[in-house]
Amino acid sequence: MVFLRTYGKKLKWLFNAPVMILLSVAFCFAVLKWHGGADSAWLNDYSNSLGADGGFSVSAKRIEETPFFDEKSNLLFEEKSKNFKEGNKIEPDVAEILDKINHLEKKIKNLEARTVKTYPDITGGAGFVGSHLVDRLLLEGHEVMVVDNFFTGRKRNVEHWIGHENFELINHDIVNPIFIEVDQIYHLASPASPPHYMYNPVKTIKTNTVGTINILGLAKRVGARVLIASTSEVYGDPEIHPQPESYWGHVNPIGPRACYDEAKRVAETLAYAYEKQENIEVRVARIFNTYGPRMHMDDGRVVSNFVLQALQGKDITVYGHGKQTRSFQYVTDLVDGLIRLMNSNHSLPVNLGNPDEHTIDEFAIIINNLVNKNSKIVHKPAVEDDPQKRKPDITKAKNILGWEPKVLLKIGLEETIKYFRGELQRTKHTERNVQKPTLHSINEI
Ligand SMILES: O=c1ccn([C@@H]2O[C@H](COP(=O)(O)OP(=O)(O)O[C@H]3OC[C@@H](O)[C@H](O)[C@H]3O)[C@@H](O)[C@H]2O)c(=O)[nH]1
Repeated sequence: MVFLRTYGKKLKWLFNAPVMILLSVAFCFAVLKWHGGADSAWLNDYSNSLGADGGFSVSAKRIEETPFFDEKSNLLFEEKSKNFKEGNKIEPDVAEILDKINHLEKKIKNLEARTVKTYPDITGGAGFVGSHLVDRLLLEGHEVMVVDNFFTGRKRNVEHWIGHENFELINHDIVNPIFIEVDQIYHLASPASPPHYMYNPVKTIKTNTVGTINILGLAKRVGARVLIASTSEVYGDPEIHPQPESYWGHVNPIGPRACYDEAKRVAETLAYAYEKQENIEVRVARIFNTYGPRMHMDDGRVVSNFVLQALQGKDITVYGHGKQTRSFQYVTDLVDGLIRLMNSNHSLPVNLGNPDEHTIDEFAIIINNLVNKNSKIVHKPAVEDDPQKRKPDITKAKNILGWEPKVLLKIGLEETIKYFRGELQRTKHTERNVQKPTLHSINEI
């Protein structure tokens, strides 16, 4: 108290406003300086604890120290390059660098040449065309998923892949939705032979309409690209010859073939509706008559019928006058076209077929001669609405896909004859195998 009374008045100046402000600022400055020091120390400890590359300052220091940035090394390198460019003797370490560059360049070329791995689904992959597509894609290193209900497809067509790590086989009817993860869908599921698709027309329509909606829905969910296997039958009994993709067709909507022709036309329509509305990437292949190994013994199409009849010395049955024409492509050519189309940027329909056109009469003679059995060629009543002429215009496939068929009819037929000869041997003593389980199954649906 005595102290306050004695010095109180003298110390009063300490509490006026400007002095208080000055003192506060000085105090804050001192506190901040003390904290800053502590933080830097902590940061330094942290960078050191991370190791050499942990803090930017540490990395930057290392870069500066590296010989690559060293002025002396740079000069040495420049001198060596100059010597090399001027054709002087190459130093051993420069030769080593050049070797490494060469090696890397080769590696880059190999990588560029390698196909990008895809995860395709093939509906109908156990069928005639589907199974050949499976072979090609698996051999190219893709991871293939086959979805098939085995109505016309057979496990035997793909059994050589069972157990392979890149192959999966699912027994499923696409009339019901399916939930799988794929990035490309080759939608081939449908009976294709006229006797097969006419056997249960409602099922044929369902597969190509409801089934196609399910596949396009799957594509929408997983963002996959879809290739629709359409057909030359969308042109019906054509009035234009050969048939370009721009031709709208001549189809009887209530005839016996309509279940297939019209259903495939709807499948195309669906594809473009999904493309427009849902941004799905679609490809449409209009497939012309195709033949080759793995056609079903009971397929009923002209190639398998004629070959089997000729091999067994039976009459070769030509339906109608035999002047109707077809153009036949070998299955491996088709598979090549399908893969090219899938991986192209073209979303409009493309014809895939061989323009090598023959009358059915000529065709019977060719097969009879190749089999070397002198079967009799007989004419049977014509089938209703049988298209009279068919030959693809493949200008578009040539220009856009760089594709055209390579396998000559004679070579392809020889392979097919060899296959059916083997099948006849295999089924000779097994009556069970020559029954028609496929058609019974179709009828039960
Ligand atoms: O034993 C037979 C079988 C068929 N034929 C005739 O051979 C011609 C071809 O008949 P196919 O049954 O092989 O095939 P189609 O051309 O009628 O239909 C085919 O068209 C293209 C594809 O989309 C399909 O695979 C299929 O529908 C037809 O004129 C047919 O009447 C015979 O003369 N004898």
